[in-house]
Amino acid sequence: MYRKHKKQNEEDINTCDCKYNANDPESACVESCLNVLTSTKCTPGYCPCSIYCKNQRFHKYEYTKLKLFKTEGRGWGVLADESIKAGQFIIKYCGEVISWKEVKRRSQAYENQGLKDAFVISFNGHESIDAAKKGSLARFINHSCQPNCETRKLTVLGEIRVGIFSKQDIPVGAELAYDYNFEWYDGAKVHCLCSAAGCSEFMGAKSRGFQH
Ligand SMILES: C[S@@+](CC[C@H](N)C(=O)[O-])C[C@H]1O[C@@H](n2cnc3c(N)ncnc32)[C@H](O)[C@@H]1O
Repeated sequence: MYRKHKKQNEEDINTCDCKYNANDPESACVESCLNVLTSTKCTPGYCPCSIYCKNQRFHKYEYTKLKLFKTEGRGWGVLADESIKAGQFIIKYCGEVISWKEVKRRSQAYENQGLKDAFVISFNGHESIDAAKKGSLARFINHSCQPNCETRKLTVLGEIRVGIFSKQDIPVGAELAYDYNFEWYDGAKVHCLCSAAGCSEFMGAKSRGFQH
């Protein structure tokens, strides 16, 4: 069972004080925006930059172009299908929001079903996102011990969400990867095949609840 979106109260909406400059349309809600600085997405209809706001890509599903490909030994993986700038929002990690209790129950059920891939990402002390059955392309992004991407928590319409962001400039055709450490439930059982220098051998070996 997963929960529905909470309805955001109007008084809880954080409005920035950016001003849209018609001579520089690319500057609407970028680095200096109060909401960007506090990892909060501007709420449609409440941003002073209205349709020009650059801080609403998350809930408008404006994702970076990506491509699925078959890796050797790591199942499916995801490639950049356009060049990506450092710090760019790439894609939302979508799935079912479930409690830790449910994570434990499902992990056992998935193991019994022989499902070895881990799709559960933890985003606060008591809830996680399970993308095993449904989700965006983000669910196919593999782990690397020397990643070019990272997960970031954001406040979107009053709720915590998880997005994948680039850590560096990424050229077209490069595989996207982030470090599963601290995020994945039960990942320590899987040998890492990321082939990065200094690879830690197991995925998520340091994560909460993991045991060697
Ligand atoms: C979120 S899924 C990623 C998509 C997955 N490759 C697929 O085909 O569905 C996570 C799973 O991918 C595999 N995987 C991801 N990164 C890996 C790595 N560095 N080494 C080995 N397997 C990896 C593991 O089976 C892991 O449980």
